[in-house]
Amino acid sequence: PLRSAAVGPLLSGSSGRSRRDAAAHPVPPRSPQALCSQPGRPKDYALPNASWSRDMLDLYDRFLAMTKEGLWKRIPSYNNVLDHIPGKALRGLPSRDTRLFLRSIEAEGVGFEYVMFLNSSEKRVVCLFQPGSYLEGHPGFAHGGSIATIIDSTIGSCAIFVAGRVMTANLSINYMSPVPLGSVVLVDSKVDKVEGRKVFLSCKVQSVDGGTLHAEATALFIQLDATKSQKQQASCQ
Ligand SMILES: CCCCCCCC(=O)SCCNC(=O)CCNC(=O)[C@H](O)C(C)(C)COP(=O)(O)OP(=O)(O)OC[C@H]1O[C@@H](n2cnc3c(N)ncnc32)[C@H](O)[C@@H]1OP(=O)(O)O
Repeated sequence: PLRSAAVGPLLSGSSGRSRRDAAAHPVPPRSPQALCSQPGRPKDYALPNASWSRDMLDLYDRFLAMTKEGLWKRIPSYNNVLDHIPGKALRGLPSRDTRLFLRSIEAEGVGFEYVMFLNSSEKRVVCLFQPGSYLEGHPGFAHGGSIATIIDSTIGSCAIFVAGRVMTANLSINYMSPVPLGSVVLVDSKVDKVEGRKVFLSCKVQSVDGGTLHAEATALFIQLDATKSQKQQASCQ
């Protein structure tokens, strides 16, 4: 089971989804370009779409209900990293025609379908992840690199929450059980300790029913040194 009692109940119980539930989450417009082309209004991808499975929608509903209690907050998700990270963390960086890796596949359902929720008091981020068919590694299962990517991003969001501008210095993953394409897993990350610029985190990837531990990870993120990071930016331009 996951670490928090607040999430525990999510892993049991029926995932039955009624037509009424489906109506509560109308599928967003199919023309992301139309939304993206409006200045100041990027498309938020962390919202239900027609590719989300019953398990994904059911879990989303349950987390959304917890946001109303104030413990959890849904993290919006855009296709450009500059829109992704709130606040001042990336302010001043030049805008480029780049895309966040996880949002680089435009078609719904074939790449990374995910939504993250932040629990700020627990310094914890949980990601509901449904890997699509273009993420295949071993036939029928998600590529280990795609699992690493979703872990890095979930754990990274947690690190950004506590330390602002950070980069992954170390990510160590044990893969225990393959993740079937199209299934839904919970990527549950938390901050273990902060020592100066170093943020240590850990993460578990579990099936929705909590019965399968797919992967475990630990990570070290380093808060960027302002003087050094200016040099890094310059060298990237
Ligand atoms: C949705 C959005 C989420 C996105 C999340 C995605 C995150 C990413 O993928 S980032 C991309 C992958 N990461 C990278 O490319 C990083 C490459 N590495 C670097 O740029 C640098 O090594 C960097 C920035 C991590 C650290 O460099 P720098 O700021 O110079 O730190 P430095 O002064 O050397 O070290 C600081 C401390 O950390 C320790 N440290 C640094 N790296 C490591 C490491 N790999 N392992 C253990 N300790 C380390 C140092 O020993 C030092 O410790 P102490 O203060 O006790 O002496």
